[in-house]
Amino acid sequence: MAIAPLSSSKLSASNSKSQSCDAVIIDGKQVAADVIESVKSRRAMADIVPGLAVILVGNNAASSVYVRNKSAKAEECGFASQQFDLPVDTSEQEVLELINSLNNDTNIHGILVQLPLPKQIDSHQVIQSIAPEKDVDGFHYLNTGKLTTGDTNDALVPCTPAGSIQLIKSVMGASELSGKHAVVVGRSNIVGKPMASLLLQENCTVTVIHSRTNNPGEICRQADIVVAAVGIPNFIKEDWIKQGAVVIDVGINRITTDEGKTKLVGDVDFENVRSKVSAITPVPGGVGPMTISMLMQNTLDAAIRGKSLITKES
Ligand SMILES: Nc1nc2c(c(=O)[nH]1)N[C@@H](CN(C=O)c1ccc(C(=O)N[C@@H](CCC(=O)O)C(=O)O)cc1)CN2
Repeated sequence: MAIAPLSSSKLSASNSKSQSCDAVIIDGKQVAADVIESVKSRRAMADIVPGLAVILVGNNAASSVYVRNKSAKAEECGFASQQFDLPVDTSEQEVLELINSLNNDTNIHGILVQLPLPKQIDSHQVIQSIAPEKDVDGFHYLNTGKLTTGDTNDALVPCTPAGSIQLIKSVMGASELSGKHAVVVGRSNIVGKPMASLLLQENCTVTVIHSRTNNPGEICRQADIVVAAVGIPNFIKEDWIKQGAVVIDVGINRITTDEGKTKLVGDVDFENVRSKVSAITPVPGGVGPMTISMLMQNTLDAAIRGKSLITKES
């Protein structure tokens, strides 16, 4: 798999079907590994042990794997990780009490609650109860507000959109990004909305399309950059994509093949779209691995900020 900066001529190619590009398949695993190496060396230089608390409620199989991977990656980075596995019938009050105690624990710099939560728990209440400076998922109002207003110096930015921007930057320089038309497909609080804010900050012209958008294909076809985050397997077809576009696929959908096997696919019809684009992320191995790397980066940033606050106060 190649990771290479693209020339602007490739990215501004016209919407002609006859043109075919040799698409760069963006290697998310490699970019994610580079982020981890940087986290490890910054942590060693700062001489701190960031504390990460990961809360899992219930036994959703995919969530259990993600949480295990987060804890393992934290240990690999030299963090102290604490994992809280709570039974599926845990009440909202019990989760709030645990978060309250972690908010007051000076050894903990990052707290995250794995989503989705069981239906008796209001995820909104839970997320807003996390101290904003420890909200390493970047979902608290204070962090989303900072991101939306462009005050990102000390904001914690949601991991998947932050990772997606990094992947875009692995094939496009900042000056190339500026002025591009980016279309975000999906308007979730976790991906679509923060993604739009990050792209705006890169001086893109941003359109968010969603389930109620009229003529979504027509809008998507105008995009230089497409970020797909709808959660519908192979939703984005070849005729929605402009020749030479950069396509970031955030979808992680488990489907059963005709042979009865389970397979992971994205929101983009990868096999048919890849011949048309200048760069595209695969699923698996694209955005997914970036999510955990950016979480480690956020946790380290939170710990470094926490340490400098303590130093200033003392
Ligand atoms: N509190 C949070 N909950 C959830 C988040 C989040 O950022 N914070 N995001 C997703 C799940 N997620 C992390 O939590 C996550 C998803 C996917 C991957 C990943 O590495 N995917 C691999 C494939 C792995 C597989 O086989 O399932 C890939 O795409 O290559 C990492 C993290 C929802 N919940």
